[in-house]
Amino acid sequence: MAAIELKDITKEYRSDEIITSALRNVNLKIGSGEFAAIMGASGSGKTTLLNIIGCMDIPTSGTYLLDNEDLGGAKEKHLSSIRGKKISFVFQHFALIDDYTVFENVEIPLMKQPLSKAERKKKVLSALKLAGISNLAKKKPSNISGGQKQRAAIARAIVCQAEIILADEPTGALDSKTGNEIMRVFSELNNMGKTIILITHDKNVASYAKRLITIQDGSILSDEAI
Ligand SMILES: Nc1ncnc2c1ncn2[C@@H]1O[C@H](COP(=O)(O)OP(=O)(O)OP(=O)(O)O)[C@@H](O)[C@H]1O
Repeated sequence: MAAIELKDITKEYRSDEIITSALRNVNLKIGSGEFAAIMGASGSGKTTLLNIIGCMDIPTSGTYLLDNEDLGGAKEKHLSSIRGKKISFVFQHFALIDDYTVFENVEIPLMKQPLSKAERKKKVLSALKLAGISNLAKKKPSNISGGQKQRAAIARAIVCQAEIILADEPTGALDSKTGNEIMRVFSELNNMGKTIILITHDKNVASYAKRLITIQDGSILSDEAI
């Protein structure tokens, strides 16, 4: 089943008199449990595509079906609940709150849910374990390494049991050894059944995926199993 289906999606940004076509007639299906990398030159439309898939942005035209639900015209409240439940994000610069401990950062997505403190704790500890940072729960982000920060961001992304994880340049701020460690975490999550879609400029990073989608000038240039 295609968890994600984009039909003839276009995205235009308008500012003053200038219209930028960020995506042009994109057709794409990504099934449940896939691991896809998106590559393409700067400005080719990768982030726009990921943001539309992640319900962070809406297309100018075309149809987006998520688990067969047409999201055209969906209200922000509904899109926001999808972001909490079905889809979560990992960002290049981690987006952790410095004043919170790692535990508290990972707990954030659970605060919207009707869970007891004990239930939240159980879920956070399980996510930290999966991300390989059980020992860092009490640390603040300023006292851990970049790779550990990204593991904390991954723990935060999986704590709600979202099935789809989207990552925009998740290794972009890391050295290559640490980047490889992070990619192994994504591979493990994919082996557990998570759908992973990530943007990268790095062919080595993309090689962890099982499908490579290349974008050029807002269109899909190639889409192949790797
Ligand atoms: N909010 C915006 N307003 C106007 N134009 C935008 C906006 N966001 C993106 N664009 C334009 O849309 C096009 C696609 O941008 P996008 O960020 O999706 O590309 P990208 O492939 O992710 O680039 P990079 O690799 O540099 O992050 C670019 O021409 C960009 O300048």
